[in-house]
Amino acid sequence: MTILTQSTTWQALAAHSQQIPHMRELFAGDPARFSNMSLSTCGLFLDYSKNRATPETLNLLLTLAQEAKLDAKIKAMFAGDIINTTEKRAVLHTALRSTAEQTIIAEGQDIVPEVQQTLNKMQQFVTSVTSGQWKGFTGKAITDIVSIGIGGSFLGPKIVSQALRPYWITGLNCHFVANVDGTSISEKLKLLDPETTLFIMSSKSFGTQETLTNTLTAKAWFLAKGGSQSDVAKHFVAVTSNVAKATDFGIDADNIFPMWDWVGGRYSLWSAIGLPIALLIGMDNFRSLLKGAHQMDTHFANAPLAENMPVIMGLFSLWYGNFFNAQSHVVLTYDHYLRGLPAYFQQLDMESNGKSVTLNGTHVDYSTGPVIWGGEGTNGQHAYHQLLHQGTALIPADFIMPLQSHNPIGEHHDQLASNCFGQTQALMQGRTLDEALAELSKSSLSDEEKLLIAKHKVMPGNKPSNTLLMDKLTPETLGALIALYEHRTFVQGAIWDINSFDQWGVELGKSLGNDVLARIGAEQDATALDASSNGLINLYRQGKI
Ligand SMILES: O=P(O)(O)OC[C@H]1O[C@](O)(CO)[C@@H](O)[C@@H]1O
Repeated sequence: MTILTQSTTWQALAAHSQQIPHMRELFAGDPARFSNMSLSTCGLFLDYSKNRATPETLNLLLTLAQEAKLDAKIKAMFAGDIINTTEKRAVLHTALRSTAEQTIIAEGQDIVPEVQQTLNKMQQFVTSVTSGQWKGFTGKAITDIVSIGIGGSFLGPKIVSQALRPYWITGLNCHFVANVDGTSISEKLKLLDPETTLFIMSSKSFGTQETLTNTLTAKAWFLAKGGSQSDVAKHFVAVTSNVAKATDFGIDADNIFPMWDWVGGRYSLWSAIGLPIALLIGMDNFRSLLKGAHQMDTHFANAPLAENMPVIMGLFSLWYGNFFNAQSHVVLTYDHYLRGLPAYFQQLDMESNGKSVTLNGTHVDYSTGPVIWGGEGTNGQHAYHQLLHQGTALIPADFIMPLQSHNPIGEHHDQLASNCFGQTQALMQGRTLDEALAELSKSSLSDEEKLLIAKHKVMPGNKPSNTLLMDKLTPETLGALIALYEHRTFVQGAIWDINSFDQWGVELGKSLGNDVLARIGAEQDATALDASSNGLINLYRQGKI
């Protein structure tokens, strides 16, 4: 057994998990439950009262956090300690949204001036492109941006741009290419004019196959459509920590925006990786996004654990995963602009906490990161919510909704809100057999049939959910919301004693993919692998089955 599962607090939580009354009873017994179990900070309001929890639950979970030295671990992250131990790196995405007055040391150097310089470089670039001062090779202004990157160098910019659609003030269009599937870039290029298109190649390592291949394809297209080698500088910029590789590739040194080892890919939208966002919403709005995230950082670093929003959310997620065998967690956004957030949180959490050894290499004997999934309300209500309500798996849910819509038409938003709140209510209270029978009392069915149908209508309820509200979706509230989930992920990783900041699993996939590519191209023996891999490669080489 690990130290964590041996601890008396862990054992107490396990025993306590069996003794919690149904949430219906908890609400009936405490009229102040909503005010006692809600929290407001950084423009966000969290209602966590619809959780399987009593005051004792929270006390025990907070004790677990204290025993895991969560406080000290939070301080270590903000201080730039090497907490990504397997890659020997500090974890300082929080420095990207710090104020210019702060001093943050990484590897002996204050990194704030460099962060500010990069923001200023972004500002100049955004002004130059959006004002039309930046010209393409035929003297025309840029109209379209194509962001090429994958993973953390893609999803953040894409989802945040989508979420902040009401703030697109610059008149530019932006397209995202991530997948190495040639269809993806081909379909984009069909829409574009090389004279007015600017490519942003985003790759921290500048070594990611998909991004390199897509950029080469874009460059070949540009050259084939009339651009010359010397025009490339007017149409290609890069964001990377590998300046040497980018210049070797042909990107003009002036057009390279820096990245740093102390920023993980999935935490990088706040850096120059966020350039596509800034080009769409303008630099003032981009700075507001950073400001919202900084406010959440300040809250996370300073609020007592019991009043700390990321801590509360992280503890409840752990509660269900470790003590109720919940294998997944659903994120339901009741706002069309936020429809991409579940995918973003999926990448954030699953790449961070999909680990099975502790920092010292011991195999864990408890579940770590759950499967994160979700979608947009109300669409999911007519599909997978059925399983949330009556399936056999326990799936804790986060409901996220702005109180005010950017598109307040008629009764739409009232209906959206009533669906959101109605779902959390239904999950919590369920429907008893007596209630189902009462609903059927006036039907013409026989008593036997009524009983049978009623059994199918029973919903156990007691299904946990958090509800997160904000006044309106703005760059600032979105920044706070994303930072909230970053820190929630951190909280769980800290208690599980895992490294939330490496990703060796995906690295293996990358290197084996390269190896297979060499075998497909017959540069290496294609019969040396396992029978299945050999067979698949051979079929691929034949081009038919
Ligand atoms: O920015 P890069 O170096 O191209 O990497 C892209 C992505 O690949 C990963 O390393 C894993 O696939 C992510 O963590 C990262 O965001």
